Amino acid sequence: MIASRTPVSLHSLLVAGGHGKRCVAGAGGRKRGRVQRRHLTQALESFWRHAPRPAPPAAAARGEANRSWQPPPLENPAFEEYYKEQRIVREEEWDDFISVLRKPLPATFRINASSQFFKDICSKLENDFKRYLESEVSDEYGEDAIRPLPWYPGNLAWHLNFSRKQLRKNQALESFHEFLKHESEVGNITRQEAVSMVPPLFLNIQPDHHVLDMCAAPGSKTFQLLEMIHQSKEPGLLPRALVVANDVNAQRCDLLIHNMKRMCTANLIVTNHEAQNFPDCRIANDLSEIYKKDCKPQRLEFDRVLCDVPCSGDGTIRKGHDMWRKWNSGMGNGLHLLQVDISMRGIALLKVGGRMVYSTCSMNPVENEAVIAELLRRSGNSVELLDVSNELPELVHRPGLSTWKVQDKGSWFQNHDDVPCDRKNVILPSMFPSNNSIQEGQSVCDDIEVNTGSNGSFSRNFSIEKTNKVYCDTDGISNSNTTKHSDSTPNSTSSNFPLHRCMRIVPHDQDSGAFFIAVLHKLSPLHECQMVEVTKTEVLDDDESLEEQKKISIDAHTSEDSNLTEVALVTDDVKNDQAESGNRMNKLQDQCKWKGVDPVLFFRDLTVIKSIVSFFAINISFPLEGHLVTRSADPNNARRIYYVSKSVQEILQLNVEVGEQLKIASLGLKMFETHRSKDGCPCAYRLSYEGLPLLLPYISKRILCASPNDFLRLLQYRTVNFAHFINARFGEEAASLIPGCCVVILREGHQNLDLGSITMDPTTIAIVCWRGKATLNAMVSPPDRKELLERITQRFGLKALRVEEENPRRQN
Ligand SMILES: C[S@@+](CC[C@H](N)C(=O)[O-])C[C@H]1O[C@@H](n2cnc3c(N)ncnc32)[C@H](O)[C@@H]1O
Repeated sequence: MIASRTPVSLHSLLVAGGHGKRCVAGAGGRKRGRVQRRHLTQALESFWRHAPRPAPPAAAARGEANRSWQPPPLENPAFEEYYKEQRIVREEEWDDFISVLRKPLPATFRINASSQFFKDICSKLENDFKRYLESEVSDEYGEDAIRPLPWYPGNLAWHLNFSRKQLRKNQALESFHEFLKHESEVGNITRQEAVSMVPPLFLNIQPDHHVLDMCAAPGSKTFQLLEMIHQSKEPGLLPRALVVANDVNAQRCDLLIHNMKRMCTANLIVTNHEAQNFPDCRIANDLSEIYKKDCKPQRLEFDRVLCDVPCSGDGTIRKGHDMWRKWNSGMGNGLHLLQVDISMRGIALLKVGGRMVYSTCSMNPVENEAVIAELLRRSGNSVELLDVSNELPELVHRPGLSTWKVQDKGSWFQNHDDVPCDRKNVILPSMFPSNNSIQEGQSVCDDIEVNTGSNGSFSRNFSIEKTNKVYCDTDGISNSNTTKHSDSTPNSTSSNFPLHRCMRIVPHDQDSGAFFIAVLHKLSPLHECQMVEVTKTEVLDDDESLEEQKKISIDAHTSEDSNLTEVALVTDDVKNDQAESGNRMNKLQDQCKWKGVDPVLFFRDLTVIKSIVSFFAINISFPLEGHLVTRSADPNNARRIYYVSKSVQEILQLNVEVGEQLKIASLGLKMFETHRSKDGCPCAYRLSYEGLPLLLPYISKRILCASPNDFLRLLQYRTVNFAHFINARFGEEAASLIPGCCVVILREGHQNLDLGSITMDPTTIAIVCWRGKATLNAMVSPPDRKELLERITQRFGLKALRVEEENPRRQN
């Protein structure tokens, strides 16, 4: 990923804070800008401020042992009163509900099915750890101490009978804990709360979908979305799909970027906007016909939108003491309007026929059902609330509430009329089940008639439910797993919308956190007056230069030689035209209008591209031109060159045309880096390990095929003299290359093949190396090296020698 600022490294974040944690992939040695250092410091402060502490500082200062400190009690009378009054669960369930909230949350994680080592990780879990834990800790944690979550497809998500804290503290779990930490660091697994894994599953992502994750940081769901779009692809092929991950908070964007580096993807753009003001990027009318003809997007709109909004977060109360202490009902009230605005913007950006998932980790109906009801009210018959309960049949959930109350400063209100005048601007009509300011089933636009009995799907369902009177059961609580019918007609304190189709996950049903999910389907475009106005312009450049940019943009597009489509290698005839067009595009881009953000520049130096293509013999079927970007101030001297998918490329071009409305924090897969060497290499760039899996199937020069033992040797010593390889022929082949970057591969059952006959398959393991004067050097980061050593020794049944045990001559 290419970031506008050097992305956050958790390593530096931790080291800067003096906590001495280990290094993280890709962290090494880069200088950080002032802004980023500030972000890191703030992120670090915030991390430690919110992390549970061993003892209060005063006690620690007095030198008292932790033992003398008692954690604060897990109780909050206001919390209990609130949720009892809301009848969040039945009266007879209350004790179960509250006692589970006081228990630590079981740890859970997900396996990345798009990872190269997916099968190895599954086998390690099933064959090693599951058995080991069954025999070692079953007394403490039960027979099935680790097991797949039954509702997650493909057994990819796992539940542990112990919490993260127990995992850290229990000696018997140490090796398992190390495994989880390491595999998570290299991106093979993601440690994520079980309920937080649910929303992406309801998006029903397809390989060609454009997906918007509106409030994405720190990115556990973004990672899941990326896994979904990459899962079914062969090595070397990119999906048509694209994920735009957005977050308003720049520090959290940095964390998101850091976390996404674990996923090799060229199909992600990270943006930094207020989600409620996320830009439209609509192409001007006079250009739209040309765009349509070229099948290019004319507006930034999405097939799927994930709206995992900021919320009070009381569904995560099992994670620590802090939420018990700080919870109050004002937290949810204060977020309601922002949640409505963000989700309305999400609907506006959704294509007709598309799906949006709204979710929170809060139990509060003001942040949940009230938001969905308001969204349905405002969007009239353009949107329907889907019943998706049959899509994950094993997930235990309850229907949404149809009735709730609003609390303000200790007083309860059933409708907005009762709210004192001086609080009416804080406690809004939309927070109530029945918003009297707008009749339900009627749009906010007076000129739109929503006939609830007419032919639209929403209307049809709605009218059926009216006839059947499906609202809530007689004691006013929404039904649990099965929907009960009642003869009671809705009153002014219950909603007429089919809110039972929303899904509530409560902790005592399946030993999890709490979550709320609603799935919406867009049936028709919103009327203009239904759209949330993008009121604020976050941009920050003068209008004149914007106008100028637009003008150049239009010129560039209409000009005959502005062919911006990609070609793999260009002939000399078209080269000049393209260079000219590229210059214009770069001119358009060369000063980003977003303050403090580097522009995204297409890398179009054909001399460099040609030299890379010929050095590695990159096949013409792998398009480079138009897919390479950089953020270096001088694109002709770029240190790193990143690769973007066709879908990302199209959005970048659209963004340039519309005057860079998107504030892009990061994008692309690092593919080439400059390498200063005195070895006389004719190519100024070397391959990057991150981009290698994508490019490898298209390279036909500078590949060496190693035996498992030589591959292991190279990884262990990193620098190996040609004469010291076990297979002398391999050493000779390495020596016969001219100095410079090369690739060493290892494949099951295909050792020692001639160079000419190399074909790639999914079992191929490859690393980037440098052929020096007399040695071959492996260019792999420490975590990736550790990962490869483990996978190779496991796959090939080899024993990795500890360097100090073997006591070799220095290998160079
Ligand atoms: C619940 S968290 C998102 C968690 C994330 N989806 C995940 O799975 O890792 C909410 C995020 O919304 C961001 N946020 C808050 N207000 C926002 C706004 N107006 N626009 C966009 N993001 C916002 C916060 O910075 C926070 O990162």
